[in-house]
Amino acid sequence: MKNHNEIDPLEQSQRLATALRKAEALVEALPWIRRFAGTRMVIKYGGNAMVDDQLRRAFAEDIVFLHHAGIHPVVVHGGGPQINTMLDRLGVASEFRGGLRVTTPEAMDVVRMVLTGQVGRELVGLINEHGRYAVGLSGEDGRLLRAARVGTVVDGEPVDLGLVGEVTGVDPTAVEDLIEAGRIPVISTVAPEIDAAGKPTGEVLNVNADTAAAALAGALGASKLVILTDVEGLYANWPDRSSLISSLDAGELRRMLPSLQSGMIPKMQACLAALDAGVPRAHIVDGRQPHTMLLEIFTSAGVGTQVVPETELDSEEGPA
Ligand SMILES: Nc1ncnc2c1ncn2[C@@H]1O[C@H](COP(=O)(O)OP(=O)(O)O)[C@@H](O)[C@H]1O
Ligand SMILES: CC(=O)N[C@@H](CCC(=O)OP(=O)(O)O)C(=O)O
Repeated sequence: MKNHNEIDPLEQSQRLATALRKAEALVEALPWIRRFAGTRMVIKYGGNAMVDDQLRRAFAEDIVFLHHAGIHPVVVHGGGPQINTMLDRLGVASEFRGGLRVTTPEAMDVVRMVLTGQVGRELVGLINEHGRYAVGLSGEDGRLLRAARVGTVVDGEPVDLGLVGEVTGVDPTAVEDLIEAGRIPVISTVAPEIDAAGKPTGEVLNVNADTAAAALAGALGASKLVILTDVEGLYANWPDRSSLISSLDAGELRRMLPSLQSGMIPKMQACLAALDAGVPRAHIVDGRQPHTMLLEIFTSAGVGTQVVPETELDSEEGPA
């Protein structure tokens, strides 16, 4: 038997204060849990946020937490740095233009192998340490994603990106079947190329994971798109650390887009695409800190950047 009185009074009061803060956090989460229970949330996990084992485990815990809070999480993962490592090991050259990887047929084999066969498998394994929840699938499974080739424009010049696609259609049936069965889908973003006549060309395309997550969030009628990345959120004047934005609307973000650099471009375009597709909220949170996803979803102040539809920013948001 342990008696509270045997503990030093100072230590006891510190313990009580900590316990009270924990209770406050639980109570603060309640209205948000009530609001989002039964909805689907697309959580995009970026490769740069998977930097160590402890973080990946915390991510898996958070996903299982959402599931037990009655929310239906759908994980869409990236793996850019992991692809880079494998390309280096295999001596295959690759470069990014406008935030997207120029993807040769040789690089595409590596992208598919790493995303679906390595990063996806690992996340499925970590989530399933908690129970039989996660099932992995790629955009090729159950005709989940269709894609068409895209190029980009850098400094006014058109750039051919090779086997890079953007999502032109989503059939969410396979994901909905898994949700219905109480599972957590974990999705890698390679997608079959479908031509203008609607026929598969036989090629698979490399789709930026932010872009694919946005398309999935729209097709699933998600209540949120949450993007975990390697920065605290969106900065108004990057890299000025005092300019972190907690909330902005789609119009403000659209005006900021031309000033953004590197990986932030597809990320913020993805937030806008999700909102345009009817998703009420898109969030950018720092995946390098454990449990930021839960703080963003279940607290009023949040910790990252929230994007809301135009005209909504002025209205005080509550969880009702
Ligand atoms: N305005 C901005 N606010 C925050 N980060 C920015 C901004 N502009 C550029 N960045 C850069 O974008 C990076 C995030 O994109 P990226 O590295 O591609 O992430 P991920 O691998 O998660 O997709 C940040 O680490 C930062 O270096
Ligand atoms: C076309 C394109 O750039 N595809 C990305 C797909 C992976 C991804 O998006 O990973 P992160 O979320 O970790 O950045 C790539 O090849 O790196």
